[in-house]
Amino acid sequence: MAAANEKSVQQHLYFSSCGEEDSSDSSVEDWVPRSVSLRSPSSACRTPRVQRHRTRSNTVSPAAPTSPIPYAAWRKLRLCDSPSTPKSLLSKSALPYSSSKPCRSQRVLCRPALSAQAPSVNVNPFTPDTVRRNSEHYKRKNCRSDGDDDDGHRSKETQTSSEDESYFLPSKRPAVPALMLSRYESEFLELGRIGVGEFGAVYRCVKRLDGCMYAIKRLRRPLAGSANEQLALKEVYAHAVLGHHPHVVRYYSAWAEDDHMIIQNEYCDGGSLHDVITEKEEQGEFFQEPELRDLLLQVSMGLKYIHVLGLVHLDIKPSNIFISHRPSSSAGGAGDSEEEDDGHTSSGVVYKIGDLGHVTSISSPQVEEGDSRFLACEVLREDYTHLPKADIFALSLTVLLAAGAPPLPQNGEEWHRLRQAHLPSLPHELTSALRNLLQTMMDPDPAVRPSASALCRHPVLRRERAGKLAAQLRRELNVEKFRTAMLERELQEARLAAVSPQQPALTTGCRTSQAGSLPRPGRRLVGRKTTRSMSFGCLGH
Ligand SMILES: Nc1ncnc2c1ncn2[C@@H]1O[C@H](COP(=O)(O)OP(=O)(O)OP(=O)(O)O)[C@@H](O)[C@H]1O
Ligand SMILES: [Mg+2]
Repeated sequence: MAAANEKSVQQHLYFSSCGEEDSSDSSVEDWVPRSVSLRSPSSACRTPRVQRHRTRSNTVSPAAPTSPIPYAAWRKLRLCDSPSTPKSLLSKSALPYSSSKPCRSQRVLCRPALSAQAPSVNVNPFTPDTVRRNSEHYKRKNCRSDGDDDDGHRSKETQTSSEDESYFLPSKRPAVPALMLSRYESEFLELGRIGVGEFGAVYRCVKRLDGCMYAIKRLRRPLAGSANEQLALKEVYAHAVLGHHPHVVRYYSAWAEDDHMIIQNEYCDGGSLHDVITEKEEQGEFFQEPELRDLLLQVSMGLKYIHVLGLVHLDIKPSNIFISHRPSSSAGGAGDSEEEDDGHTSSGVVYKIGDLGHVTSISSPQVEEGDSRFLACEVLREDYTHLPKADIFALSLTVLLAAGAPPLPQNGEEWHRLRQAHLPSLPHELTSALRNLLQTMMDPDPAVRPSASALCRHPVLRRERAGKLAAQLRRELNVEKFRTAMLERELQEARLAAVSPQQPALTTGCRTSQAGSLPRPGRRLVGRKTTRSMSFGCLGH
């Protein structure tokens, strides 16, 4: 019986290799290279000289570009951590809130169609969404029990509490069945394809063990012995070296499977900037100037981090900038200077640089041109003396697209005009300050373009953020001042009470007020007969 079950699970889990799960995926899951490549519309572009993206395999030396990790070591390369559990996953889990005690199988998430066969997925109780969901549930429950004395209702609450607890209880079943499956299949549950690139596809997956969502990039081309192996490795090398930054897509793990490369990255729930621009365009909307400044600042921070580590991205464009609507779990420790942030933005949108397939080192570049629409002229001329400024050039065009610029040319006269820093026409005029900044970022002389570091400090971009920061600090200062004043007042009361313990008003006051707590409104505890003199007025107000 057990053997039969195991067999059925195995049979199901081999579906992916057989291309049976999703017919729309079969073209991507067919790991044999195809003459007609599958690409997103945004990436369907040729450089003025060659087809873009990893086609110039011969020019790439087998030497590791950013970190000398041998092939064997790369197979073992694995850095695990847990981001957050997405709400969508939880809502899809369809865990029933029945009044009956949930059975054990209800404590784990399964895609309904797979639940009978596939290995289960755990729910991570510590991720923000799960905690929020549970606390909301508890709040609702408390509200109901506060205002409703109905016995029947109460008995229902008692029953559901066991369900609530079950969310926090670890599942007693084995986290991952010990089946000899491919790592991808045994460790991840594939929820859907979220993107198709030139060399592979990206899938939204939940890791069965930690219950968190990841973006898994599967590169189609065979690796062993091929020149493309080095190109694929380039992305892994870059990710591994770049570590954690709130504005760079986080890397967790990479491994080889069936002669193919799989990269496990942070899942960005807002998709790509390209998706958002397209959606807005369809509704006749564009990014407003504050949003553009925010975008420019955030991506500049990511670029600064990459550049400081001696690397360049070389494929900055909207489809390689991802959006997260939750703060990065890797935010801590990233800010090393006053202009860095922690990934928590006032807009609630965090932009992250992804797709590191073109990353190379500044000092010994092995340049593989990115998308020609975003390519700086000097890179086309093979002048690599100011490589980081090529990223700055591409970033300016990226922001202009978000501002509503028409699609960029791949070559021709208009292509050259842009490289002469002629800005494209925009549906809404930008302020001259931002306009000038974007123009400088496109200067034909790369040396004139601001560095990512300079952009992070630029007053045009910092102004708004500095204003918000000042307001926030002022608010916090007010609270602290108020709290200090309250403590001083209570200290004063305590002193007075010690001096004349017989005074009933003061002793009562001391007994009833706790340190740091607020007095009853309208009641003065000290100096009731004197004119009020204490002021909590704050600077700036
Ligand atoms: N971490 C992620 N979170 C969310 N979506 C992602 C993530 N990574 C990739 N995607 C989606 O998959 C698409 C392709 O990913 P990526 O750019 O990494 O692959 P690629 O093969 O280099 O593609 P291209 O050739 O178009 O640059 C993205 O445009 C995006 O829509
Ligand atoms: Mg890409």
